[in-house]
Amino acid sequence: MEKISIIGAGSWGTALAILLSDKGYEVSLYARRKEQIDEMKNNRTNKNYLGDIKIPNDIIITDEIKEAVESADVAVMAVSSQQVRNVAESIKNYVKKEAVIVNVAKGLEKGTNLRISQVVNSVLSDNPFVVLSGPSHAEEVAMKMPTTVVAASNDISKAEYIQDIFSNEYFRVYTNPDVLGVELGGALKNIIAFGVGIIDGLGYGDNTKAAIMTRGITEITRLGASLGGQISTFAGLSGIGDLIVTCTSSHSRNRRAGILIGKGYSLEETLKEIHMVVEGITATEVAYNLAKEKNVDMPITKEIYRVLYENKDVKESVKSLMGRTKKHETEDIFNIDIKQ
Ligand SMILES: NC(=O)C1=CN([C@@H]2O[C@H](COP(=O)(O)OP(=O)(O)OC[C@H]3O[C@@H](n4cnc5c(N)ncnc54)[C@H](OP(=O)(O)O)[C@@H]3O)[C@@H](O)[C@H]2O)C=CC1
Ligand SMILES: O=C(CO)COP(=O)(O)O
Repeated sequence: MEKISIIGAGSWGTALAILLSDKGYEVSLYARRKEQIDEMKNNRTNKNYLGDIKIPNDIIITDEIKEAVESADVAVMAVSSQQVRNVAESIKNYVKKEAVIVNVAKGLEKGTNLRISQVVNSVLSDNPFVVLSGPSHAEEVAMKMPTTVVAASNDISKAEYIQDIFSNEYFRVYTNPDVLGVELGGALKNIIAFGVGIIDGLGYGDNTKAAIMTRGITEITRLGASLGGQISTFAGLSGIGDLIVTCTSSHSRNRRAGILIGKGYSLEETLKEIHMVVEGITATEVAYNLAKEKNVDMPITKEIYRVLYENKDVKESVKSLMGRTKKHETEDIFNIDIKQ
């Protein structure tokens, strides 16, 4: 049986550790703070991140990174996107070269505009890489609710290996060779969920939310395809699937953060209130830069960027979106098809 190391004991890392331990794998869960380690060891819960969910006694909880990864066959990166490089650096001297690195973070690296596979590859270039993404709130996976995700890798045999390891009766894993498409879908849907939250916070209704979601997946697909992703991937679990769950769920930190911004909270107040990672905020900045670089139109992302980074009033942003030049609904996607 494989040994699996989960680095990052937030909500997702903990939920995945429980799933894998239930399947009989030897799982070690790495957390960096002593206070959190003590709580997890003494109470077998991770209160701040996963409430009363019980952590099985078999899971090894540690703050020793060497101990956590040195014998691992699979190392799961379960930290925020901005921390993946740090984690990769910290395991570089201990992790086996053949260990499969599984990234579950959904974001893009600020400053470099890199996808997480590129970040990991720049540090751990010998290790096989798989991204695991899709509509999967930790709270529901921890309650064993039926969930579907996708494992993507340039080496499809590694995606299938991860599919076998993670699949169980309530967690169904598909495979996909389109790493870029899967990564971008997971990162960019957070921006749209944040936007839907703003709409909720402003008190607008279901029509407006449907508009943001539908035009949101259009602009995600437009950028993704221009960077080399497959259009079909954006119609799949890691694209529209994750967009639906994140835009409609009360679990979503991105949507909840948007609600607060829509209600007039400052960004600082919002982040304090959520106290967990809100990936859409950095993703907005990176997507804005990538869209500019690629000359791709992303009106919703652009308006959210203005709200977050240029203090634009949210109502003015809605006005700007509604007042754009009249268009044909499908012209963008067709343009991409023609260009390809
Ligand atoms: N929650 C979910 O439902 C899902 C989340 N994801 C993605 O997974 C990633 C992680 O999310 P999630 O678990 O929810 O985030 P949380 O905010 O719940 O937890 C993040 C965890 O990462 C830890 N961490 C941060 N930096 C480091 C580091 N350098 N070394 C070790 N641990 C570190 C934090 O530790 P500390 O407490 O010490 O700050 C915290 O425990 C995100 O990219 C998210 O988008 C994907 C699918 C589902
Ligand atoms: O990616 C997620 C569910 O698939 C989690 O979304 P949030 O980070 O918005 O909570």
